[in-house]
Amino acid sequence: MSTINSELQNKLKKAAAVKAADYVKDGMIVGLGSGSTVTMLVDELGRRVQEDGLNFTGVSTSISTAKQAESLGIKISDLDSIDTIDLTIDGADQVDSDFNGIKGGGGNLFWEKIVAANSKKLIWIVDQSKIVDRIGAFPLAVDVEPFGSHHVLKKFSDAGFNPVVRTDKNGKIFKTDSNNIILDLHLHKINDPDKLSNALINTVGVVEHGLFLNAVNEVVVGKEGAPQIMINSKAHPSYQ
Ligand SMILES: O=C(CO)[C@H](O)[C@H](O)COP(=O)(O)O
Repeated sequence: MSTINSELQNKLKKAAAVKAADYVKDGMIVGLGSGSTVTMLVDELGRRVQEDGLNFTGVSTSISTAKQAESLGIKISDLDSIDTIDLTIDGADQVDSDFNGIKGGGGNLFWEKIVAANSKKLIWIVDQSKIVDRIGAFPLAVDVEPFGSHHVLKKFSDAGFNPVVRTDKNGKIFKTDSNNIILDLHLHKINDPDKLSNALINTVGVVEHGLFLNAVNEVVVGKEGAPQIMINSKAHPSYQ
């Protein structure tokens, strides 16, 4: 992962977010992801709703995105009230050249995966520092049911996954919007993402994990100069 300063990173995130806003057209049902890059996207979409009369309905992957969108005049619908989502735009923590990604830096991976699994198209918005040869340097978030979670932690430790219970800025155990906990796996590199994905999801107590393998259709990458679009013509998400 190349390192860039946070000012440049935010500029590149914003450029990707503004570019991705062009994908949203009148009448669409649009999945709205979570995280700082999506916050910039929602700001831009809110501006287009208010100034240009853009008319679409959002389905949110988190309580915070829903609140932000509604405060900007974007209509938000419940996932169970709609048939299918035309397009979901979300952030990501790392993406490799096989379009394998890590998500969950903000802890919303479970709802993000549900929304992605019910979308016709998935787009990620990232800055250039997140494009890597091999995923794994970013800690992999695993959403875990609190009941019996000590045993899941032990199993992950025994497997050499270096799990850490995520805490919030006050040092309290972080809780997801579903009231689950997050174990961050410090793996450094992931040699076989499919094998790891199967091992994690087959561990009783694991609700979901942050590996999104070959699931994304397009990645809008904020780069110095102009955003670049990576197209995955062979997307085939394992979770559908
Ligand atoms: O997966 C996510 C939240 O669960 C985010 O989309 C991901 O962490 C990227 O966040 P940011 O845009 O703040 O860098």
